[in-house]
Amino acid sequence: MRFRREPIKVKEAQARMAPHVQLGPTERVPLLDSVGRRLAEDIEATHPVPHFRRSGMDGFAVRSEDTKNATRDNPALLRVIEHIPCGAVPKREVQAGTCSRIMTGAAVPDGADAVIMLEMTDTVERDGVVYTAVKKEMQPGENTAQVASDLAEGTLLMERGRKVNAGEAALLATFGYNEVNVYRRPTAAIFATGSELLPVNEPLQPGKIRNSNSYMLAAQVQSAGGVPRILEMVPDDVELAMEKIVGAFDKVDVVITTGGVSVGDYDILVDIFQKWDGELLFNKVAMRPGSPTSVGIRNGQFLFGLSGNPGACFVGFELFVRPVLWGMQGKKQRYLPERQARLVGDYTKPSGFQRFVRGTCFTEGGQLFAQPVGVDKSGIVSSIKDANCLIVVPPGGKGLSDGEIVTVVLLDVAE
Ligand SMILES: Nc1nc2c(c(=O)[nH]1)N[C@H]1C(S)=C(S)[C@@H](COP(=O)(O)OP(=O)(O)OC[C@H]3O[C@@H](n4cnc5c(N)ncnc54)[C@H](O)[C@@H]3O)O[C@H]1N2
Ligand code: MOO
Ligand SMILES: [Mg+2]
Repeated sequence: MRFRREPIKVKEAQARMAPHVQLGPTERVPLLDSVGRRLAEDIEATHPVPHFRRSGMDGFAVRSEDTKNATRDNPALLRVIEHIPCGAVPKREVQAGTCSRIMTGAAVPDGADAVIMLEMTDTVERDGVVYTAVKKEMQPGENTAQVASDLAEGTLLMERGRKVNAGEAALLATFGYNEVNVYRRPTAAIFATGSELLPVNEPLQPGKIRNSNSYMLAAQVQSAGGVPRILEMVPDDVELAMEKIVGAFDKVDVVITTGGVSVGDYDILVDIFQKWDGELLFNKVAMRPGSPTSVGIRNGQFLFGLSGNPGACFVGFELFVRPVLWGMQGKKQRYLPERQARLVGDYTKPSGFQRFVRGTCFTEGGQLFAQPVGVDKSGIVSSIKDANCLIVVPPGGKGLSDGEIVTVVLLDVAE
C-alpha cells in the first residue's frame, strides 16, 4: 500500500522544509576566488575612504581665497612650490601666493583647499618669475575628496550571506582582504530516473529520449551557487536505486532526483520514500506543474524528488531546492523575490491548484508587465529558456484576464 498523498500549499511545503536548512561550513579563499561566492562574515570599513584628502583632477592645489575674483582676463598669479605625484606625501604647505602641481589621486597638501584643473590655468612669466595663472575663482573643497567622504571608518559595508560581485570585490580589495571567508559551495547529486532516458551522447532510439533534466538541474544548481554532480541514471529496480540514491548522501550535501514520483508502475521514488530510513516531509503540493514533487530529510540532508516532466522539474527546483542551497550559503532572502505585474493577454487555463506559468517580465512606462511564454505544458521543454519569471495563477476561478494585476516570481536574480 503506497502512502496517501495529501496536497499541501507551496508556502506550507516551504515552511516544513525551512527548519531543516542548516548553514553550511565556511572556508577561506583567495580574493579572486571569492567572486560569485557568499560572504561568511560581516565586512566593516576598517579605515576611512579616502584616508587622506585626495585630488580629483590633474592641476594645481591652491588656497581658494587666493583665487578670489580670478577670471580669464584677470588671473590670479601663483608660484609653484612643489610637484606632488600620486602616492607621494606633500612636504610643503601651500601659503598665500603659492600653489603645488598635483595629480589626480594625489594627497592635497596642507594649506590648500581646492584643486584647479590644468586646463583652467596658463603658465606666464612676469619679471623673470614663472607663475601659474589661475583663470577661475575656486570654491573651498572644489575638486578634492575629503577624508571619509566615500566611507567612514566603522561603516557596515556588507552583511554575511551577500554574494561577491564586482562592487563587493572592489570593497574587499580596498580593505585589504587578500583572503575572504565564504560559505562552501553546497554539492548536489543529480539522479535521473526512467528507462526511456538516453545519455546525451547517444543517438535517438524509438520510444526513448535524451536525459535533458540532469543538465537543466546542473545549470540551476550552479546558478544557486552549488556544485552539481550528475550521477549515472538510476535503474528501475527499487532496491538498487535506493542503494545508489541513499549512498550518495555520504558524498554530497543534497540529493536531487528527477522523475518517478507520480503514480506510474515504475515511479520508484515513491517506493524509496516509503522504504528509506529518512523522513518524508511532503509528497504532493497543490501546484501545477510539479504536483507530485516530494521532499524528505535524512540525518539533516535533503532528498528532493522532483517531477520528470521538464517544466515541473524546473519549477520544483526554483521553489524548493534553490531556497535550501541559498540558505546553506547564508543568503538572507532565501526565496525568489515576488513582484506585482500587469498580465499581458488572457490566461484561460484555470486549475484547482495554484499555477506557476512560465513568463517574461518587462517594464514599460514604469509598469511591470508579465506575459506567458506560450506553450506552457509541464512536458514542454522548449519554452523554459524564454522564462524570466513565473506568473502565479491563483487556484480555482476562470483564469486571468488581460490587464489584471498578478503576482510574479522573478527568476533572474543577480543577488
Ligand atoms: N495517472 C496519473 N498520471 C500522472 C499524474 C497523476 O496524477 N496521475 N501526474 C502527472 C503529473 S502532474 C506529472 S508532473 C507527471 C510526473 O511524472 P514523474 O515525476 O513520475 O516522471 P516520469 O513519469 O518519470 O516522467 C514524466 C515525463 O517526463 C519525462 N522525463 C523524465 N525524466 C526526464 C529527464 N531526465 N529528461 C527529460 N525528460 C524526462 C518522461 O520521459 C515523461 O515524459 O506524471 C503525470 N502523470
Ligand atoms: O506536475 Mo504536473 O507537471 O503538475 O502537470
Ligand atoms: Mg511517472
